[in-house]
Order: sequence, then C-alpha cells, then structure tokens
Amino acid sequence: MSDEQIRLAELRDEIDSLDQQIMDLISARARCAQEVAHVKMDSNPDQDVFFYRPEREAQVLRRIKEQNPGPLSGEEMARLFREIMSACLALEKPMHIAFLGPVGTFTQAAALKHFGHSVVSVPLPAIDAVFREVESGAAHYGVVPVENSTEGMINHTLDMFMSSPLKICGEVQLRIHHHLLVSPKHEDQDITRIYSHQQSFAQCRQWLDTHRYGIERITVSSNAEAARRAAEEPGAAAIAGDMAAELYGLKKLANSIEDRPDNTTRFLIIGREEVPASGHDKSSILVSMRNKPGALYQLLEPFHQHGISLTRIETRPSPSGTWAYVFYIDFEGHMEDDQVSKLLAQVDEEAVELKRLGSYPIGVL
Ligand SMILES: O=C(O)C(=O)C[C@]1(C(=O)O)C=C[C@@H](O)C=C1
Repeated sequence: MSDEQIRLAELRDEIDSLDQQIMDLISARARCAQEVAHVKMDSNPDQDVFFYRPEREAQVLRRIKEQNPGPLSGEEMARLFREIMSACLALEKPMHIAFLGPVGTFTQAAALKHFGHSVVSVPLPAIDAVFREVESGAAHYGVVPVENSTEGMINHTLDMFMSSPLKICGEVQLRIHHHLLVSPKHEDQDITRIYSHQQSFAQCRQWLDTHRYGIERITVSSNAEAARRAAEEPGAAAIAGDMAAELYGLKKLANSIEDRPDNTTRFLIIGREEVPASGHDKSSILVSMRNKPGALYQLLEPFHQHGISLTRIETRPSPSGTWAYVFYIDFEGHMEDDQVSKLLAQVDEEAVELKRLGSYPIGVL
C-alpha cells in the first residue's frame, strides 16, 4: 500500500467511527423527542396536542447557525438539523402539510424547506382549498405563497385571511430559479410554444423577449403542469424550477432565466393555533379604517410612537361596503410583547376592525 492509500484508510476508519457516534447521538435525540411527545400528551389529556412547535424549532435552528464551528456553513448545518428535527417530529406525530400543488411546484419546495422531508405533503389545486383543508383539520398545516420580490403580493392569499379563522404560524423564503426546459425525447425539435404559470412568465419577461421573442407563451395553472406538458408534447417547452424538471425528467435548455437574480418568493405557514414568542418574531394584522382624511396617517402613527418596524403594508379592496380600506400589515415583534400589545390597543381604538392574523418566528432557513 502506498502512503496515500494508508492515509486514506485511516481517514475512512475515523469517518466510520464518527458516523457511529453521530448515529448513537441522533438515536438518543429521537428517544428524547418521543419522551417529549408523552409529556405533551400527559399535560393535555383531553385536548388537541400541538406536537409541532414552530417557536422551539426556530430557536434550535438559530442556535445551530450561531454556534456552528465550521467548516460547513451555518446554512448547511441548519439544513442538516432541519432534517433531524423533521424525523424526530414524525416520530411524535407524522404531520400532514397541505400545499398549493400539484407535486413539483415551488410551494412544495417551500413546504419541504420549512418542515423537512419527514412530513406527508398533500397537494391541493387552489389556495382556498389549502385553507379549507387546514380549517377542517384534514391537514395539520398549510403552505401558501404570499409575495414575490419581482411580482409583488399574491392577493388571493391576502384575501383569504379576511374570512378565514386560521393563524399564520411561520414564514419561509425561497430563491426562485426558473429554467427553460424540454423533454430529452424532443430536444432536437424546434420549440413552437412555451408553457408556464403566469407569475413565472412575468418573472422571466425580459429574458423571453430577448432570447425567445415571437414564440407563443401559453399560461397554465402551475409550473409543474407546464413541465408535464413539455414532457409529453413535441415542440413544447416549459418554464419551471428544479423540482418540476426532476419530476418530469426534463433537460435544461437555459438555466436561471429569471430577470432578477434575487427573485425570491415568501410563503406563509397557516395553522389553527397561536405560536408563542421565539425571541425573533414578526406579526401580521388586517385593519379596516374609516374612509376619512388622514386615516392612513392615524393607522401608522402608533407604529412610529412605539418604535415598531413595519416590514410590509398592502391595501386591499374591502369585501363588503362597510370596509372602506383594508390594510394588510406585517411588523417586527410578537403580540405578547409589551410595546406591541400597547400598539395594537391603540390601533384597535381607531379601526373599524382589527384582525390579528398571528405572530410567528422570522424565517431562519
Ligand atoms: O421541543 C419539542 O416540543 C419537541 O417536540 C422536540 C422537537 C425537536 O426535535 O427538537 C420536535 C418537534 C417540535 O416541532 C420541536 C422540537
């Protein structure tokens, strides 16, 4: 054996021994999680037990990122722990997560990024179907898109909160990379049409105008549906992401064709319970104000007074004539915080209606 071969064998022995230790430690951790499940059930014998604890998961992942010694990046280490916690939670109770489908959409990728791969993910055809699935208790949580950095708010999601009793339990952001995809079977044929979701076309408009000008663009219900058609139809291409490309075995003709390199979509996790403070949280409310001069100023002034940062304010038309304006507002802080509860009491006095959509950990991954 050469010196290199001897060194390689030694290093592999060391890796084997470390793997054994990692496995023993993960198993000990999993047994702890099982014990946690028993404690939760014993302390809530006649009630719904909430096994998934978003505030605790955020704290665990933040600590991992802060204390990670390297050489792996904090993000990479957090992703590994994300999967370990996901498997531990599945031992406590397998979580059913409804998402805006079909399989292969960015929303599914966001759901798996947030919950890890040990959940049962359930595709549904529309945003309101995701809300209904969670409201009825058929799914534990739901994942819906809420805003895109290029295209703005997803109004359907905002409007659902006006009537739904669900709470926002978390958020997750996903960098969106779109590719021009074709089936390897039809690769050599000229493309006569491109399928995609209307949002994806909008996010790739300049690229398409420059590189595929004049080719018909056909809007379909999702990127995954676009990918499915490209896999089947000669002369068809799709704009979709990696998950859909993999699912339908498509080949990339052009990679990352989104017009803005920072193209990101934010998704919300919706559930039936309120989330306690994690130490680094955000809150969302819906507020309707009287239609009178200075209404917006009156609404925003208390945020300034209490030193609370707004991260988003959006106006939506009222569903009924009685609501002149409906503002969807995100801000930093938790509703349990002293300053936030004072702020909300003040807003409540001025508003026609104030709906608390929830406080939740700021996305960690
Ligand atoms: O701390 C808990 O409540 C647990 O159930 C344990 C655990 C974990 O594996 O760390 C698992 C699931 C929860 O969502 C949060 C954390």
